[in-house]
Amino acid sequence: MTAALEARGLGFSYGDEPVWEDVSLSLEAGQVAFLVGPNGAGKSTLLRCLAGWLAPSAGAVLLDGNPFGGRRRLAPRELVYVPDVPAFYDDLTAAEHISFVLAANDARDLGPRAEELMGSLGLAGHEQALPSSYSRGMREKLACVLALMLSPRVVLLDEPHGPLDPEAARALSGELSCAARAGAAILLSCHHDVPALEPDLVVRLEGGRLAREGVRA
Ligand SMILES: Nc1ncnc2c1ncn2[C@@H]1O[C@H](COP(=O)(O)OP(=O)(O)OP(=O)(O)O)[C@@H](O)[C@H]1O
Repeated sequence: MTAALEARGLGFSYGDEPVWEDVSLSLEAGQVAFLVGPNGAGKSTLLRCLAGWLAPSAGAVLLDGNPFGGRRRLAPRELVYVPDVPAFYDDLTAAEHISFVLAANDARDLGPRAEELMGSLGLAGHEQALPSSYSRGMREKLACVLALMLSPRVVLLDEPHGPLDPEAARALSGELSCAARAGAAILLSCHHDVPALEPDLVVRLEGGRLAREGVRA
């Protein structure tokens, strides 16, 4: 089966300083993978490379078997990425962010799904506020709504559970499980156990290398 997301022999350096080398990873549709490793191991850097935000110094990223780099425009719903610090427009409300992203992805029919996600992640009633007035956890939730409402095929998230309260963390896990059952390949970084989400695979980045840890008990 062709992998939904594949990294082949990736390397990355900031200047002359390599962060990691020879990173290979393969994720099929419907699989959930956790990316773990100590602070500074390069998890965010790897997610940025997989998302096309940074160009790797070696290797290739493939989506559904097709080479992907920052210069190739993604097809709607091909891949979404929730970075460690999600950014928003200063002068658009949460509802306007949703409308804008749906329109940009030619997915206006997914408005009800966005509304459902706002409810399940605890943002119902906050649609007309500016994300700049949100708490950190609320901004993380909105970023997850904007990503998941598109029913994407590949989902990359940088420590999405970190700023969430336990109830919201379980709700996010439920939505991620639901996305995986619908066929999404999901890679998320984490430091601690993630509530209510069982990964199919755990990969550890440490000492400049990525190793498969297997499935958590
Ligand atoms: N813009 C940058 N310029 C230079 N070095 C950077 C830059 N961003 C990150 N680094 C370095 O790259 C290494 C990996 O950082 P990265 O943020 O990817 O790690 P991480 O595993 O996500 O860490 P954490 O668990 O703390 O979030 C670190 O040594 C960091 O100092």
